[in-house]
Amino acid sequence: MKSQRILADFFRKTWYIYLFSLIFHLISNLIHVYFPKLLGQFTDKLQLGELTRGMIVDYSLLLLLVGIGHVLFHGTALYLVMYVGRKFEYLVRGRLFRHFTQMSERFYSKNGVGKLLSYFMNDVTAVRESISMGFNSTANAIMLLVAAVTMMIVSGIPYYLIAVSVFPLLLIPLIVVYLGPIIRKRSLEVQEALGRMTETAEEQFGGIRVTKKFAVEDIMERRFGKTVERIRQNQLRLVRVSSFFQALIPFLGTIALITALAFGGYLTVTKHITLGNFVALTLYVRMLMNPLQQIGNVINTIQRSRASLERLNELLSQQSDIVEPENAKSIDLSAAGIRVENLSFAYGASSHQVLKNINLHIRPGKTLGIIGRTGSGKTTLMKLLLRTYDPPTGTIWYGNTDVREMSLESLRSQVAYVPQDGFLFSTTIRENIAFYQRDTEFENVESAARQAQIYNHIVDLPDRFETRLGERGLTLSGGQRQRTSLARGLIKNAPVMILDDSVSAVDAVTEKDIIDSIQKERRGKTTIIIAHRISAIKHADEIIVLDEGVIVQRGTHSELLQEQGFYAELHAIQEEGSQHATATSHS
Ligand SMILES: Nc1ncnc2c1ncn2[C@@H]1O[C@H](COP(=O)(O)OP(=O)(O)OP(=O)(O)O)[C@@H](O)[C@H]1O
Repeated sequence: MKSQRILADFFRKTWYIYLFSLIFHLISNLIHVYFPKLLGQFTDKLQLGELTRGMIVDYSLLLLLVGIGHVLFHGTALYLVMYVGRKFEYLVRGRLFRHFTQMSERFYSKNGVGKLLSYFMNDVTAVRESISMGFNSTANAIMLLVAAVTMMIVSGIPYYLIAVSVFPLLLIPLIVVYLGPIIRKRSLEVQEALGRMTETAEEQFGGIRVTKKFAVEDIMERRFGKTVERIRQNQLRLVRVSSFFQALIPFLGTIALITALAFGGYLTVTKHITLGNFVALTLYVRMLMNPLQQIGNVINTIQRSRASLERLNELLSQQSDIVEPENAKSIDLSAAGIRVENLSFAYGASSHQVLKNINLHIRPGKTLGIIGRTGSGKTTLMKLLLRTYDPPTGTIWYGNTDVREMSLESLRSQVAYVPQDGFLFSTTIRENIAFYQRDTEFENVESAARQAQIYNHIVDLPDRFETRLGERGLTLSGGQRQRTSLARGLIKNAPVMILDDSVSAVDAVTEKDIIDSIQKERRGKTTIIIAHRISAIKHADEIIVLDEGVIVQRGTHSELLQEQGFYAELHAIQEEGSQHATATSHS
């Protein structure tokens, strides 16, 4: 069955620890069940007037030994099981993380960060509880039950009295079979609602600045309130059935105790059993009550964790839709041209075609400029070149190799992609720039910062390149972030570089400096520049204009200016804008 896979792998690695824990549990319980027996013997001797001072000391020492032995072995068994529980968390979280890093962009666009976090936190913890504390309580209770019943028989308590006193406890499995699936189903609903809440919280905290600027805190609060309310309702549904279940188990224990008292008391008065056996019987039944109550909790926990285990296994069984062939090729991209042939693409079967019949050829070392209205498919084309989404076979070629035949490592290590909203990590500026290769020479970091026109700003900061960014550090402006992210791409000095609207947030003068330095540094290396401003791409060897997924114009800057069309119109508007800006600044 699917839901046993993570556990099967785990038990294969840790079975011997469980075995040791079981052995210690067995020893601790064998010692523990001597307690009522010794007290029973003590009572009988007391009643018959055979008890001497020496015997009182002996019995006290024996009981002390029983107590110490039980605590030592029980404690060790408990420690071992807690240890494997933490090991489980460690291993599964590592496995989940590796799995997440292999998943494609399509997976992340379907699953929000909050949902993924809830797998890490809630689900892993739920399973850990059941394989550590759950195992511990079950092993302890079963062994205690067997040891106690055996000891009662050995002590000469009649079978029928044991059977009647223990009978109510045999109803537990029946209740479990009936209520277990209901608890499991409701707990799956709770886990899913928790996942949705984490997702909503993550999104709302992420967008808190927008919320505040639009002063819509009330709306967001109501929306979040609804999510929390759904959790409350689901949890109440679960609590109703699980509290009933948890209360029923000790109640059965109480019935067992009452039966032992009533029936055992009657048999003692009628001299069928000794007073010592009566004391031992009631102590045994009392001794069994706590572990049985724990079994109730454990079964509850196990039912809940089965739901989490199913979610985890389901997640881990999902495969990335981007798969490398077995004999994936490594290609040297510095000598390979890029060809796009009759490429049409839609994100899903039901969505519209984002790219239609694209044909392109970028010779090695040349620069391609791409311009077009927003939503025209520019970024999508880049995602396909990087194979973050799969293009149809035979549509994208590096040299003579289909991108789908290439090893992803070879492809992505040789392409530097700089997106518009480059994410920066909460670490130093230096580490953000040297992200691709942390141990690179400091001079390279400085040089990349100079090329991206961010150097002067960084050296003005108190800790210069060691300044921390992010949550507890400095926050950069949009343009500064963009240039830091650009430096991160430039330092890679990759054979192919893609700038996806990467200078959109900088002023026109800085943009010119950046483009000049890119032109100089990337001479002889393939570069693709996507921009909304003509000034950023006019030096390109070829420029294409995309409109609704179709290449509607192509040529050099001067060729395109000769044609009637989007490019010339845009040029006129942007020229007019910049002349107006210059005139205003002079006046
Ligand atoms: N992950 C996705 N799933 C489904 N549709 C998508 C996805 N990403 C983009 N699209 C759609 O594909 C179309 C092209 O988007 P794309 O991001 O490629 O445009 P773009 O030209 O880069 O736009 P911009 O200039 O605004 O960055 C849009 O209609 C967009 O809604």
